[in-house]
Amino acid sequence: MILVIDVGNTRIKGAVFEGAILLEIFVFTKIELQKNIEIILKKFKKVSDLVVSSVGDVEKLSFLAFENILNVHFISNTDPFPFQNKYATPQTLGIDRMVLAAGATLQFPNQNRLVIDAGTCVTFDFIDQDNNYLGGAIAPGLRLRYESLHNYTAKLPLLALENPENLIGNSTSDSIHSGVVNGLVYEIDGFINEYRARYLNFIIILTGGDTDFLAKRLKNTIFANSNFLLESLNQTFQYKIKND
Ligand SMILES: Nc1ncnc2c1ncn2[C@@H]1O[C@H](COP(=O)(O)OP(=O)(O)OP(=O)(O)O)[C@@H](O)[C@H]1O
Ligand SMILES: CC(C)(CO)[C@@H](O)C(=O)NCCC(=O)O
Ligand SMILES: [K+]
Repeated sequence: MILVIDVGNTRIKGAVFEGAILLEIFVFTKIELQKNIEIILKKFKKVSDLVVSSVGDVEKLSFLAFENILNVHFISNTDPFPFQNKYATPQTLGIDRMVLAAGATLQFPNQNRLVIDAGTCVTFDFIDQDNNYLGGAIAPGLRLRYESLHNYTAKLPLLALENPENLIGNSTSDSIHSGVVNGLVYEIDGFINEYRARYLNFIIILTGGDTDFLAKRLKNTIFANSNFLLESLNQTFQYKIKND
């Protein structure tokens, strides 16, 4: 049994796997990290390995503290991955994007794949049918868009995510919701259309904290799976064991 942990920029997500079966998911913050790991280990006594992928600023020591009871593994870009990395700066590529690309490559063999992770940032990652990781895009996520409108202006309020009533926002809050939500939806659909102009066929996987909110608003057909990163982390680790 293994515990995988994804340290994002906003939240930390953990999942316990027995083989390929996801048993339970946990979401917590940096401050609650060690306490939450202890709670998980108390509940799942058969956990033998802890697998961490982090793009956040959590100390490695917080995980190494469990080394006396678990095998602790940090996924890094020096691990084996099931794709050829064509990024011009592979040493700066986010480990979450590499893990997503690994999951897409292993779960959807022999086809072009586009992974969209709608989290703190919205990332696009494209892996072609010959398993070349080509790169993609990094843009601000939904919450970040609301926050930056507020933080970098004098007059705009900080709003919570809401479905825009209208395309033509007729109040300040309607205008912000339309700009943020409709803006991101058109952006994602627009990106997908541009990829389509270059690649005839590809599958699209949508994941991240805003998966469910966005999935019902996108025009294109997608696989929506908010657990895709956690599942991919499990698969990346299994791949590492087999290929190290
Ligand atoms: N409880 C919550 N706290 C923060 N964001 C949330 C919450 N519930 C849903 N969200 C949405 O999830 C998005 C953040 O996604 P997520 O939690 O996947 O980010 P993350 O933990 O920073 O991961 P990553 O860095 O991999 O993107 C925000 O845009 C927000 O709208
Ligand atoms: C883009 C984020 C913040 C998304 O979590 C992360 O993947 C990251 O820090 N990436 C480093 C830059 C890059 O991927 O090229
Ligand atoms: K992300």
